[in-house]
Amino acid sequence: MRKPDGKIVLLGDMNVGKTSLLQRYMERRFTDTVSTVGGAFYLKQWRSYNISIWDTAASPGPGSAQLPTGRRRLLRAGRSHVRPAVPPPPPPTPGLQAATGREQFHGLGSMYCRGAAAVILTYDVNHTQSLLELEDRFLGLTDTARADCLFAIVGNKVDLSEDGPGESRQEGGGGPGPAGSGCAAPRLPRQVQPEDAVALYKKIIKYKMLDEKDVPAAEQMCFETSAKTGHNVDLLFETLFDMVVPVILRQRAQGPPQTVDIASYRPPARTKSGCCA
Ligand SMILES: Nc1nc2c(ncn2[C@@H]2O[C@H](COP(=O)(O)OP(=O)(O)OP(=O)(O)O)[C@@H](O)[C@H]2O)c(=O)[nH]1
Ligand SMILES: [Mg+2]
Repeated sequence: MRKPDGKIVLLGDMNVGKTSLLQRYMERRFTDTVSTVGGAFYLKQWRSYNISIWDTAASPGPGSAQLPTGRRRLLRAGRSHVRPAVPPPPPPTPGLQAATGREQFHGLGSMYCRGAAAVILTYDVNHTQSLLELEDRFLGLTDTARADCLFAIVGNKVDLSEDGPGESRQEGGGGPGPAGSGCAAPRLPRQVQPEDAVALYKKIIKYKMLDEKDVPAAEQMCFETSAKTGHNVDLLFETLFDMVVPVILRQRAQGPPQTVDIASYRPPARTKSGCCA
């Protein structure tokens, strides 16, 4: 299998719809999901480039969205609903194995972000805490991403908001599963406004010590989506793919990363005198 040319990682609190967004885009459907365990990725060919898109698990934070009982039960049973496109990432280091579940997630989260060209920070527009968690718990995980990593802030589940867009046939409807069951969920007063996402984007630029004029404008990088209806899902992923291509080209121009690939590392042969050959 060809090595991916670039990596995009989805991060965000439990239940915000990371898996559903990815499934909507890659499989063109919305079905019931169970909470992700570990992580898995899809490979997307975009023009002549292979882009891996990583779905990650979020351990429940102090203010995490309440999980429906069924999802919690499945989580305890340790099932993962996303079939990994390729084997899962390397196991955590022994140090991480000894860590608590939450610490382990943080280790894994930053491992998934290593070398990422873009990170999709996902929240639920009907749940303020999920936006706050992005800054408090998830932003730090992106320290291992590329220095020129792009950030998209994505407010999902707009179909549940009172002021959200309606379902349109053009966007694919719900397909099989809960969205196609015909009974619309009651609409909720939205808790997060688009300006809140823009404010977070600006904070991220500061946190990364970047200059606003060197990065895409907030309005370009903040999206409101519905994995259920498909609203803005293609726009989100395809805008990012187009933006990631120049990052891939820059990466190629810089040459291979200056890190040791432990799997293929061979110690240098020694001469009789004990010096390296
Ligand atoms: N109405 C509505 N429900 C959604 C949407 N996206 C996801 N859901 C539902 O929200 C729940 C959580 O979705 P997931 O995609 O599993 O969320 P996740 O962020 O991957 O959750 P974890 O894997 O636990 O971190 C599921 O019941 C989905 O059917 C959406 O856009 N609209
Ligand atoms: Mg998931």
